[in-house]
Amino acid sequence: MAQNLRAVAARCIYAVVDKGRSLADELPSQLSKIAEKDKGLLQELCYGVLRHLPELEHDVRDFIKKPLTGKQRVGHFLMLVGIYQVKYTRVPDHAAFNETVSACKPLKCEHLKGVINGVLRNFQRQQTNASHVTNNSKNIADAIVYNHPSWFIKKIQTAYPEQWQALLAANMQRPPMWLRVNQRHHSVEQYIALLTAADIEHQRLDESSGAIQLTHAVDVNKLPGFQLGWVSIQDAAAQQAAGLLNCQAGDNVLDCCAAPGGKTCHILEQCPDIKAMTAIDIEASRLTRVEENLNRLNLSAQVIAGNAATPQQWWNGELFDRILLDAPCSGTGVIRRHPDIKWLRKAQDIEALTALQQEILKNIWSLLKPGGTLLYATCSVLPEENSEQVQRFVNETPDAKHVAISENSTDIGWQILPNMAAMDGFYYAKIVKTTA
Ligand SMILES: C[S@@+](CC[C@H](N)C(=O)[O-])C[C@H]1O[C@@H](n2cnc3c(N)ncnc32)[C@H](O)[C@@H]1O
Repeated sequence: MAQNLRAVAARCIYAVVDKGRSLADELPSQLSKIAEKDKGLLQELCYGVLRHLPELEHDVRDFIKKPLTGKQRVGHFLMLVGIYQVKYTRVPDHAAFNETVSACKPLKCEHLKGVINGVLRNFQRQQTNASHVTNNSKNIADAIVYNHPSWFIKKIQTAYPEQWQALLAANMQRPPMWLRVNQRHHSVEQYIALLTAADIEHQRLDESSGAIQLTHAVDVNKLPGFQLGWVSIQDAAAQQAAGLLNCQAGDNVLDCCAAPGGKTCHILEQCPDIKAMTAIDIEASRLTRVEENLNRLNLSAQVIAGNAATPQQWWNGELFDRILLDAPCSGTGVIRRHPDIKWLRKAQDIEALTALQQEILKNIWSLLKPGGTLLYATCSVLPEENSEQVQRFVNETPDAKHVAISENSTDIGWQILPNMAAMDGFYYAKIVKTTA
């Protein structure tokens, strides 16, 4: 029997915020329990509440005497689901209230029905206005207004004194769906003709790229030739990697943090004549996705479960001409796509991540041929994971030379900010190994 979707949404949000689980792990199994017609609304409620969490928490606070704690926390998230519907969806208020309150039964919190109903109705009567926000300390007020954790707002203010508000606003947007045309099958122009014939509205990133933005997201099975490997889903920022790595015929290539294989496959699509591709990831379970993507696209690579920081455990001793290091990172460039990152990531994680990136860079460097190129990439907007990381590595490594990505740039690497040309936030830097 189909489940109450508000109850499922409250459970998913509880799992993310209180239990530290990612929405990508929680939501797919829940979607299968929901009637087809309700799936869109379930996703909207989960993503929407996580995008607006501090603001919704603030809305509730004024109308509840005692915060719901312990076993009642799932009821707290149900209230947020209720308020989100009133503020941001077209669900009529009476339906939002009835359905939200009736979700108490499957959540086994029927004793909270009165409280939840009261909070929703009070909220509807006196929608919170901005003046309440100013009653809070500056940090809390900023968190409520910008819907991000205070530690992250401070970091972004320091790193981008001119652009911090625009960056936070970009993180609140819904990301577009981007396609990557497999140019082994069709030119971009040919695939665009197929999209037009299928009535799928789209626009191209620019003439030099295979990235196509869809005006509205569609089910992948509606895309011409998706199962045949003619096209993949990949943000346009992630699609920059293959071009920047610029593999040549005969190259031995390593992708050392490869899962789920988006960039591995793009490199193979673009450079059919490379000698070999080795795709490593520390999480064996995620390598299944690499294999699936390779199979769908009819490509091949040597796929190995291994730690990029300890290559002696898996490396066969043959040097690489090109290395892609798409490093484990804070993911702060893809918050618009994964709003749960705002609540899963903690300030103290950044130091551990930069230490891990440093260790991988240092240990993987010896696998690169003199004259070879390492492309360092993250989906982060934090300078400590990006330009500062690369600068430090180049300073400490005598045979490492940073090469600017565009000719006239003096920047260390290329920082793409979220929503720049509708792309995700990303960072790339090219480091070349000098010959003696
Ligand atoms: C940003 S994702 C890579 C995305 C991938 N390059 C793509 O385009 O589809 C980072 C990956 O690094 C992997 N990872 C984290 N620590 C690692 C390590 N020490 N060695 C190898 N892989 C690692 C994670 O499991 C994750 O799959």
